[in-house]
Amino acid sequence: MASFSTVYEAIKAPLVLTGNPWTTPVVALVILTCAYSVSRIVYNLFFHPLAKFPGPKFAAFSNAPFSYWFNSGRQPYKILDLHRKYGPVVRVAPNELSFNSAQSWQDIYNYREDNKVFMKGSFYEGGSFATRGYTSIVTEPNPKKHHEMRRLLSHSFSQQSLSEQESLIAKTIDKLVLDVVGTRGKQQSGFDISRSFAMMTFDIIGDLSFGETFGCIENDKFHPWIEIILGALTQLAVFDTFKRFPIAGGVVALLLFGKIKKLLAETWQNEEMAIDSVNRRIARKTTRKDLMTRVLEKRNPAEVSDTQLAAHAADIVLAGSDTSSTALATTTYYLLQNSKTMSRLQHEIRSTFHAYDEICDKSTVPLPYLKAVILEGLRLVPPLPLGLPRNVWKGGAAIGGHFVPGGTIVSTNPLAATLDPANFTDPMAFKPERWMGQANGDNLEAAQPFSVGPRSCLGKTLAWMEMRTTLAKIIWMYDLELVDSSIDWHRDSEMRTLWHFPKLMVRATKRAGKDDQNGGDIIAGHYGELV
Ligand code: HEM
Repeated sequence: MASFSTVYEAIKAPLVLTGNPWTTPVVALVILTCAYSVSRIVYNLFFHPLAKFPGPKFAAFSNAPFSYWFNSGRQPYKILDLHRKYGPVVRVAPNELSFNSAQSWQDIYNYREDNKVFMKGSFYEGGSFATRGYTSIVTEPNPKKHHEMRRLLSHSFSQQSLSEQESLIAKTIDKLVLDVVGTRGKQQSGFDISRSFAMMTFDIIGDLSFGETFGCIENDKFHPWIEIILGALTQLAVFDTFKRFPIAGGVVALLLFGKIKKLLAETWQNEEMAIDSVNRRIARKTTRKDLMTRVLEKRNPAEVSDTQLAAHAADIVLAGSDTSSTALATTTYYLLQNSKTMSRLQHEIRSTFHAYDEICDKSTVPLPYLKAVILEGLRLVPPLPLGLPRNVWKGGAAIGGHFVPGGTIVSTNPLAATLDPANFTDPMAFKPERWMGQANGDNLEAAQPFSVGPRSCLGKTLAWMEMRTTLAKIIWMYDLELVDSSIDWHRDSEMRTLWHFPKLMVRATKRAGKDDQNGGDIIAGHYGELV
């Protein structure tokens, strides 16, 4: 085997010829770097505490594959492939394990012994308001502080509080259903209903959190605030790569200094707008019921500042918009590709309601097929496609039947859990019946689109309200048709922190007898104003 001195002489020879006085330190540095790299590779592959876990060899000794997958836009599918190949636990990076079993959801995200829970880690650092020294309900890592935040905000998300907010929510849903679908759906070329769902959910959550709608539906345009915040979010894969490769990341950050400075300036400006909106909402003495109503009643301003409320509001807007619209778009796509399922849902909705006005949160709760259809949409495309990382505490813990050492970063990958044949039979098929007692061989607990435990979705009830009532209203009122049936939702979608879908162009025809000329049984109140 070559000794250190042989290697040293071999590298030095060409440099000596140049008479360069730096020869010795340069050669020594090259040798030391190579030796360090080789020893890291050997350690990661054979001696690392995670060495026993299966996975691709390259991913076991380098973060490069993980970063490549994350930046490629197809990361959830890659992780799914890995789970299909290696089983329910895969080493996806030197210090990271991905799981995809029902048990792993509980073990990673729920309370464990002594009411302890794995903490969110560095992945959540640097979110909005971080440069001002604030965390939010979404980003706060400390379980005690998070508990306090969640306790305060939960008042706004209770069933009773949401019932009080329903008229505000319904107003925006009706604008989409009656105005946008009703007019633009008539066009021969159709319209992108997925984009309209996104505009609707942004308008709803802006209205509830900031006290002002973003006016996306009215202007048929995303508000600049949304474009900036979504733009920053899509860069998450790049920032994650910087963290994994700090030296190379530092160099790239220097090269991209101008771009990063612009992004930071835009983020700062967005935060200012959030603060201004929240301040205006606080100053307004109003009986209006929105997400701020209960929070303002319950908070102690000495403990929870106005800026802290703005930090929460900004992250709630992010958490509560793209997710619900993804679920609506996915469910609509699969309904339009599966005529039998669509017919059954149409029958359930159209035979239950005699007038559009009857459709609301409460009246849609008892519809079993509607619920099953939405659950199946959430299974096929979990709206948050990332495996949400948690840090295993010192001393280690069992996850999905495997002992995992302390300090490991773990996650359950939502898409790899729901599309793996190990958990669902015929996983790529749209079968709402599996949620209605016909789960032949399906492990329904493996689908947890809202996550579980103390950091699970706070807006779940609101999301269900939006999803049920929007779908029921559209299907009650229109027959929909897919303009371009060649799109494939999974093949053509990318994950850029959130989903990027192909255009979902649809035509909508008002059902016979369900317009103002024929029958007039649509709505007593607001229809006239909108059309
Ligand atoms: C179908 C729609 C939705 C899905 C699938 C969904 C999914 C999720 C998931 C998986 C998490 C956990 C995130 C993590 O661990 O980092 C989460 C957290 C959260 N979601 Fe949702 N969400 C949806 C809609 C909403 C809506 C409409 C709102 C509010 C308006 C909302 C507000 C939140 C908040 C505040 C958190 C942070 C909770 C905490 O850490 O205590 N979500 N959501």
